[in-house]
Amino acid sequence: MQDGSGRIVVRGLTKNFGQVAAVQNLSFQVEPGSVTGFLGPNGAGKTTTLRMLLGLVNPTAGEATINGQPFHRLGNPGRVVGAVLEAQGFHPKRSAINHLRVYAAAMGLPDQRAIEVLQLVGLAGAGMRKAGGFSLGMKQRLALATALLGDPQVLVLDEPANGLDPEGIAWLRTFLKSFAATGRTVLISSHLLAEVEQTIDQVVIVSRGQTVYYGALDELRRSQQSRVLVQPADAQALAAALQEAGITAVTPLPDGRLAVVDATVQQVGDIASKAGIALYGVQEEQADLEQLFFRLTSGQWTGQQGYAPPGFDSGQQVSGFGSPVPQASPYQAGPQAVQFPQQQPYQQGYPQQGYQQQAPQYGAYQAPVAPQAPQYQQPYQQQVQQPYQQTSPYQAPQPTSPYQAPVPPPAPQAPVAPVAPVAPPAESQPPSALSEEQPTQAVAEQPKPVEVAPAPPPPDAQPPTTPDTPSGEAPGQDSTGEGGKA
Ligand SMILES: Nc1ncnc2c1ncn2[C@@H]1O[C@H](COP(=O)(O)OP(=O)(O)OP(=O)(O)O)[C@@H](O)[C@H]1O
Repeated sequence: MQDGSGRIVVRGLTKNFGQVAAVQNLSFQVEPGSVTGFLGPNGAGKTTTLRMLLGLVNPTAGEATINGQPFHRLGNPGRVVGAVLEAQGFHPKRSAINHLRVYAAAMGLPDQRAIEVLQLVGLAGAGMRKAGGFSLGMKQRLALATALLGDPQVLVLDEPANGLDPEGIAWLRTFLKSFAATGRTVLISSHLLAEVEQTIDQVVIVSRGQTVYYGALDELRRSQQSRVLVQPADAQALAAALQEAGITAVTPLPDGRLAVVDATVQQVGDIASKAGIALYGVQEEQADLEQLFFRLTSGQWTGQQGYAPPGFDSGQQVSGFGSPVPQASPYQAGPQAVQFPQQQPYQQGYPQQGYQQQAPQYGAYQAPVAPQAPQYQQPYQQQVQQPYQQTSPYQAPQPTSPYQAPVPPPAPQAPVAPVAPVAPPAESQPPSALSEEQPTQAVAEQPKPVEVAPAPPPPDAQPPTTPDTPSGEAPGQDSTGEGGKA
């Protein structure tokens, strides 16, 4: 029984491909009403996790649920989840509008819905063009349009900003925020924090298949305090003076400076002056979120956690501290960075504070911003702006009942209903292309979302009158769900 919450819950999710531990005991929760970034470097296990969430790969252990149910138990998945794992595989000779009509028909939706979603993503002016001639950014928009067909409660997008120009990224950001502001759930993956930093509220950071941070992005930001870097004539004397004044978070740096947390430039200057210690330079350094992300995901963070700082006087180097870190930033406590024994190392408090096992809080969520009309091309802009603002279901938040199905649900035994963009037309889907544990019949009734697969030869240029039968795997991927990404 679905709980209707729109919540995604991942618990102890693990996937091994032979010797490759792609995902290891991953746990996190994605709440409705916010945009959650699923971040990690290449090969971190993001896509594998999303594929497990969408029922395309069977977990080795653990589970992933949407509305309290695994994907294959969602009654009408296309109405619950819209997903884009890859903006590929559109029939090259089929027009964008006909592509959408095929999927709309498969989901039991009227043709009008195809027009609406084209407008939503700013492709109204390109509806008659063949998808094969689309740029990567246009394909991203078309894939998103397909995902939106069923007016889903949950949107799952794998690297959605790929191929989008800066304007497209800005548009996507606004769109996703407004979508989430209606009380829906958005989970987007990326390997670049900077790419999604302004879009997301919550963040799940994975590295080597494991969660390294899970919580509010603001919390992560706050964990990276600014600090004062000071070059004293006598570092030890200044450290002692600071300590006497109650400022204990002081870290000596390899270049002889001290890094001081929880103090202003003025405080440090005053204390030095009172103690008669000359200063040759004082500056405040702001935290760098991107750098923190790099450290978290490059695995050096785990190396630092067990760090027992040597005594300041000894100047000892710690062996086995972790791989060398770039010297560019003094934030990075590499092997040379020693700590006063009784003091708190600069970053040590972070993992305990920042890593949140419980569901994040969403109180700070901002009111929705009406999406700007896509600026994709001049013709699109003109044609899209008006209908978009009038017809978008994502403009006004509806906290009490956010999910408004745009059309009556299809008959229970409709032979289709793929999760929008990931279910290719029937003619491209062999019955074997199903998930590992679903018998053919069961999957036909509860189709699996898959990456948009390269479509087969076009049946015709007109929208089909009979819904396609979707299946679960794109060509080139094995039917056991073990296939990698195309
Ligand atoms: N079908 C497969 N067979 C074997 N190994 C696989 C398969 N699919 C994924 N992997 C491996 O699992 C690990 C995680 O891959 P995954 O594609 O989930 O990472 P990702 O975080 O999405 O990376 P990217 O950002 O590059 O898309 C990688 O080491 C990858 O090689």
